[in-house]
Amino acid sequence: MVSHQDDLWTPTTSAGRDGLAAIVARPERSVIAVDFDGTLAPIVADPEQARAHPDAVPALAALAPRVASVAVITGRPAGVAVRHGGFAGVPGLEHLVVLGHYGAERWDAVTGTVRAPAPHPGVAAVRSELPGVLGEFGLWHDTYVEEKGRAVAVHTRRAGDPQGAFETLRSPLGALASRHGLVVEPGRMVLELRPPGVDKGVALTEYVREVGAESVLYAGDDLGDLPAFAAVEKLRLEGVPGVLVAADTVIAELAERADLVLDGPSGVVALLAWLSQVPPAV
Ligand SMILES: O=P(O)(O)OC[C@H]1O[C@H](O[C@H]2O[C@H](CO)[C@@H](O)[C@H](O)[C@H]2O)[C@H](O)[C@@H](O)[C@@H]1O
Repeated sequence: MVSHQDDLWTPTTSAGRDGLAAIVARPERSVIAVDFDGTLAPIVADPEQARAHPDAVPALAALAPRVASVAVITGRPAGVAVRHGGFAGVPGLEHLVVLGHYGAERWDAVTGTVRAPAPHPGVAAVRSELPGVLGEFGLWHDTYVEEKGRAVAVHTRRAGDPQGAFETLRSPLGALASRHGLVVEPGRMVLELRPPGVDKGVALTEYVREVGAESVLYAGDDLGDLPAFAAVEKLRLEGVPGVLVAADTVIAELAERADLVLDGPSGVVALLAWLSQVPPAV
């Protein structure tokens, strides 16, 4: 794991070193994309209390003018990420893009508005059946249901046995989701019932193409970030160098596939701050 005290960030893979070299050589052609919860914002028990690390906005604001684009790609509704991140009205972040709901929603700092598709009808149906399903397993009081508008998330972090509750609910919530045309997105002690058809990999690939970027860095910490990792791996094969950053080691598959493994949001923020200052030709 790389300590955020380090002043030189060396990916452990040659693909990652190539990616970082490309970003450092021509930052103005790079997309820097980061997840929110667990990557920019420390994980907390109550999702409503999650906030960006205090150094996150200054680091992003210093970096954004140097690169083609900075984007936040999150499972949160875009507006919630903007609020919890404190991203609106920040000098330096005038062109920030937040892709919410795994890319289904988009907030642009330039307009200050969220673009979103019509809600999926399955979400309302799932919402009304959810108390019954959670009650059936004796987990209505032990879980926290996060109302996300276009999705519903069942959190087990505050249950007596968080992992046990997660495992117990995974299959029944999968069945409930599929009865109504939704899918279950598993995450860190959360099972989210959401519309299919978009993921962070699709969102990142489309955004890199839209910007015409020649290199990309993606940082994430959760299962929902795996499609974005796969997207960077595919972009590399197409000649777009990239760096994969795991914010921590909690999700083993993410850490194993990463070029850099950090020590949580403080490490991610330190990397972003370093990128905003590193001279070309390192
Ligand atoms: O894509 P992300 O930005 O990582 O969002 C994924 C989910 O993150 C949130 O849940 C996680 O963070 C919570 C606050 O720290 C924590 O309590 C929970 O256990 C984590 O799973 C968020 O609440 C979900 O809506 C997001 O889908």
